[in-house]
Amino acid sequence: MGGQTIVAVGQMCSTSEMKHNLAQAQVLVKKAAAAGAKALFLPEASDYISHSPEETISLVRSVQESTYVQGLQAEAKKFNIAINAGIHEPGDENSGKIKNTSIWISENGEIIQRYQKLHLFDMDLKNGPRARESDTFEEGMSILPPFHTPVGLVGLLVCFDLRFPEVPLSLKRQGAQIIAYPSAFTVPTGKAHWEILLRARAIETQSYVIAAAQVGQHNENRTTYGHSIIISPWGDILAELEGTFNGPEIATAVIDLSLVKGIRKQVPLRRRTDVYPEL
Ligand SMILES: O=C(O)CNC(=O)[C@H](CS)NC(=O)CCC(=O)C(=O)O
Repeated sequence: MGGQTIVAVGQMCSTSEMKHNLAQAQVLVKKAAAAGAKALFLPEASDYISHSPEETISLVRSVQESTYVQGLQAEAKKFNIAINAGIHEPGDENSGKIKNTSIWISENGEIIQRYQKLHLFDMDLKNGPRARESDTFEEGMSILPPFHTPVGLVGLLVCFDLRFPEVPLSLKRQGAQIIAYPSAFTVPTGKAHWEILLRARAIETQSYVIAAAQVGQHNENRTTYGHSIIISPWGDILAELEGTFNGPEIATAVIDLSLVKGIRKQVPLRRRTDVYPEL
């Protein structure tokens, strides 16, 4: 714990072929380990991005039965690297829906944390893409408290969650030093909002923000923005990937937890909870 460590964000283009997606993730793990990273962050829905809601539901497996998740666990253990990944999980009984989950796999290959996306992405953009995530997914009901990892205290969120500052502020209050947003952003909303929102989340929480993203054309009706990014607690962009897919790629940055401490000390953000409620 503590000191300086290297982290990697991995960018990939998942399809409905889970085997193909695991192969991409394996390339990313190898690259991250070679770069000396202690943790690799993979995008939302890294296990698969399908053609339709029906296919998304039909492909879902429990983590015990997912060959993708099993494969990631084996890689984590083999390369002694922690992995955060966005995946799909079966929903609660009778919900008829599935979960949009972010898991933390320890460097021993064990799934030690699981977070279910709180905010679902429903959008109907004029002349743009439409999304009805809530038709297929059930929403999470709780904030996962930050937990210790070899790179610091991590808080897990997912993609569209990044539009809601309340949650990372709560995670910061609970001690988080790093906030992870595995994502699969649309191109138009990515162009308009991706970088500015993520930098704002880093600046206002005085935490590292790590957002691994899906990129490129997944199928005939799905393209994502890419631009996986690592941002410092001061808001600097430490590493960023492209918006086009040329094979699985990583970007790395040094996490220096003394910087988190230093910035919080130099610029104390004392909230006026006497005037407005603590969220
Ligand atoms: O569908 C899956 O299998 C995985 N889930 C996603 O890709 C989700 C829901 S469609 N994407 C987002 O939340 C993008 C948010 C976004 O683009 C924004 O906030 O502007």
